[in-house]
Amino acid sequence: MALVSPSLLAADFLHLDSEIEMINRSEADWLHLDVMDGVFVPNISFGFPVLEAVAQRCIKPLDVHFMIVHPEQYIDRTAKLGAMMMNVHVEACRHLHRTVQEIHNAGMKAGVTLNPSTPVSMLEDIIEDVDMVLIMSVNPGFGGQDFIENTLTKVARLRRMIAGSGSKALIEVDGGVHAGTAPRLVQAGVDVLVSGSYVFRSATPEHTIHELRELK
Ligand SMILES: O=C(CO)[C@H](O)[C@H](O)COP(=O)(O)O
Ligand SMILES: [Co+2]
Repeated sequence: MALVSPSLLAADFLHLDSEIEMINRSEADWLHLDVMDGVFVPNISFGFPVLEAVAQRCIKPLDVHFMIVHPEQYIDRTAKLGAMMMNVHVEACRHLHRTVQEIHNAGMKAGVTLNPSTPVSMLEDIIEDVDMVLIMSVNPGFGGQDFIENTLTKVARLRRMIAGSGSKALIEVDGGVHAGTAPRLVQAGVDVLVSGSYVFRSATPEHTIHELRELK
């Protein structure tokens, strides 16, 4: 069984209120929020005014995924939202260890995120200090993309790295997670599934979340 963190990126932005009410009623464990700056990734999503409105209404722990340069500049504002998890990209952080420390000092859990082409070995010297590793299974910037199959090899490699260290880091996978890919990810030992389009474009999103959580 894996936790489920639906990605709000695929929600109907004209009806965010009812989308968040759906998440609140559902069995979703967390809510995944994708922040994009048009620099680190070739797309712009939403920023703090939207995050603040969502945080006021959502009762689920917030799992914020920053796809931005200099995420360290936004640690205090993210903590003020009451966010549970702040995910920063390894590729965006010049001083990753310091950023992880600052996220912890601000009272949040620290997630480190890997692009599809970034090897798991980049984490060897920080794995014991992080609460979660977010493996991107698509190139970041857009929802609705096809799952990259090499993700399963990466998950297995990361599982071995975690087992061989004192780390208790969770493994989260994000991108192209649906009925065709989620069972294999759960089998491979993924702890948290992020799913955007598959959940929000479903005719019965609450049931879709329930089904993802039931996978063994
Ligand atoms: O970080 C992301 C994109 O960069 C999103 O969380 C991800 O793409 C989820 O969308 P989908 O489930 O539709 O692939
Ligand atoms: Co994401």
